[in-house]
Amino acid sequence: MLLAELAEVSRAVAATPARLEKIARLAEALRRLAPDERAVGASWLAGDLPGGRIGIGGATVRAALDAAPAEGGGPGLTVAEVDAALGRIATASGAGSAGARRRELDALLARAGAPERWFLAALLLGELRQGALEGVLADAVARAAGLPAAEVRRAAMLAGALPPVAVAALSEGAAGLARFRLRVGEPVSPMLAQTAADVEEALRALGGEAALEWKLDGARIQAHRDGGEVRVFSRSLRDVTAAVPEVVALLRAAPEPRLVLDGEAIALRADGTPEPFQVTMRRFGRRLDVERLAPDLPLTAFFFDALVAGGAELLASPERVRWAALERAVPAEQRVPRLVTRDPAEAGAFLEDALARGQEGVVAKALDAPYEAGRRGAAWLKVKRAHTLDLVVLAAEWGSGRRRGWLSNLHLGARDPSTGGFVMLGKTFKGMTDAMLAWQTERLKALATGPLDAWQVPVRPELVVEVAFDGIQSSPRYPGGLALRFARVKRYREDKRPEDADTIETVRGLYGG
Ligand SMILES: Nc1ncnc2c1ncn2[C@@H]1O[C@H](COP(=O)(O)OP(=O)(O)OP(=O)(O)O)[C@@H](O)[C@H]1O
Repeated sequence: MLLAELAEVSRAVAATPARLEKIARLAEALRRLAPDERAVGASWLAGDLPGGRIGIGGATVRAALDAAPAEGGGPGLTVAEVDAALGRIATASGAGSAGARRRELDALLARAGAPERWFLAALLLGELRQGALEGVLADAVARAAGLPAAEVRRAAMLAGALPPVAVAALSEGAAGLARFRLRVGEPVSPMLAQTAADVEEALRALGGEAALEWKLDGARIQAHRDGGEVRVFSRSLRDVTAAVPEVVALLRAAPEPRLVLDGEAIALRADGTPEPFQVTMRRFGRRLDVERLAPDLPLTAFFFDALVAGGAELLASPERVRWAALERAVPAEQRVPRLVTRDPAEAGAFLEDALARGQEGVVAKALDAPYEAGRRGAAWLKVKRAHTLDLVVLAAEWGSGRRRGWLSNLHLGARDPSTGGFVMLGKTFKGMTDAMLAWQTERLKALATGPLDAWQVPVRPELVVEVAFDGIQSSPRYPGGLALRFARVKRYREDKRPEDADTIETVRGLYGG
């Protein structure tokens, strides 16, 4: 296939907002790729370079574009030829390799017409990549291969990428896809969570009704049972079977012979409240320690998902179906406490109760979503106790896109009584309403101590803002060595002066405590 054709498809897909048209265009392109071009073609259509970075920076790409002769062209570049050239660029090494890369790129651009140049540059600069494209492309692979889209998505999740799945689906059809199976005994990357500011926001984002579960601050476990064989894996897919004999015993005692369950193992105190994370983690240290500690520091397993149960692989099934399978697989005391609700007040009470019992917060889950292995998907939203601090605005950055013309990203500082100054702890552009943006832009412009046409405007430290955040982490980027995690504005405290703002000592106390 010619690169020009692929470039045209990519351009057309970016230009149309219509999902079905995108799918049709992409499917057609996938069908037209030669067998040996399928893997690389699918990658490029997704905006990715197979193998990742190829050792050419943005500045070099731009310089090469500027230097390229006005009209390239000639015999059309094929996808396979370009793939080979990019391969040579990626593997150039040793003395003079930068020059060799640049010459290779120049030669490519000299042969490329305008649309091909645009495509190559966008590909090399990472500008073709966009999240939404992945889903569209999976549907296009399904269309091109004549297979169910859900099967293609499931296979891509297990493969960790779409291109190998595209190759298998297009070359071998259903049999090719069937190779991407969850195998009991082999771990898959766990699904992760995004953050929501509070339960109300989480319910709204998940479409009203959702499952809320305790967020236990323990260790993630993925437990596999195949008959008498049990293996347990950590979040990073390490085999931790030897560290968790209790979990192994539970799985062996379960009525079903084939299971893959996802959950959390945690050390509990006699009163049922959790030990701190660090204490639980002692059980995952060296083997001798585990044997010594196990009797006095038992682990309790709380499962929250079933990836294989009831004789079926459930990754593509909705969360409510997986939970129902989990209910059949293990007794209630081995499942994480859970509430399905659409009522924010009920959800709030569930969060408060979890916090009161010493849990970290809750995870809200979309009932209809599949298990997105290895993804920090939007179907799981964690909500933790929000701390707040009253901080002083030290500077602000101009917004872009919808926020163009507004001072948006605030630099936040805590008071430092020892110097009379302020210590920056982070930035945030989150949590602001349009009214707040308009108001703060006017106020900050009046307080500016530097030019307003710079992207970042320093201001007199006078405005006090109440900021919510999830935690404090050490950070070499900020002068106090500390930074706020997931900071967002709650409201301006016009009733407070900068002298009333929270101090860096308070922040250090929160960090230590
Ligand atoms: N009910 C639950 N459902 C899902 N994950 C849970 C649950 N309870 C505890 N967890 C833990 O919370 C984690 C989900 O949060 P996330 O994916 O953001 O992990 P993280 O990056 O380690 O974040 P954090 O530091 O907030 O735990 C899971 O990896 C799991 O270990």
